[in-house]
Amino acid sequence: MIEKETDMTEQEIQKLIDRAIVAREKTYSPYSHFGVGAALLCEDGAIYEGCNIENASYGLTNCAERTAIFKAVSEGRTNFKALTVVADTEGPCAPCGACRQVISEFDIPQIILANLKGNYKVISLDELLPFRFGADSL
Ligand SMILES: O=c1ccn([C@H]2C[C@H](O)[C@@H](CO)O2)c(=O)[nH]1
Ligand SMILES: [Zn+2]
Repeated sequence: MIEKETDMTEQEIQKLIDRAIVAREKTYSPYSHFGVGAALLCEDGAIYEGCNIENASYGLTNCAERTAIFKAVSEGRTNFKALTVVADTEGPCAPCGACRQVISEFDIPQIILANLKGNYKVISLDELLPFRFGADSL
């Protein structure tokens, strides 16, 4: 399954998915045993990786997507081109609600949902989080 509506080439997409797969290897998920990886492509070409980081106090878990975004923002980057999320799921892995809100904050235009079997799907922010709450809602 490969579905896309994007200005990225197949090669660029695959590179980002590969980086997310590498990032997933760093997962700290001793409770769920569900590893997730993310890779965030900045406008300037830099790529930030992230994995999920769990905690014995489960609710403090940080998802892979937010790890990647927070790493990038903490280093001064706020303009992004695409974000990939990957896990060992049946179909392409979808970000949770909290991550969708954080992705929306930074207007990431293309979100690549992928799995380890080579399935991926590129979706827009509107598809990921319709009717979203943002700065213009305040
Ligand atoms: O968008 C998501 C959804 C879940 N997880 C992680 C959190 C937790 O460690 C594990 C199971 O929920 O997957 C992510 O990294 N990203
Ligand atoms: Zn999440």
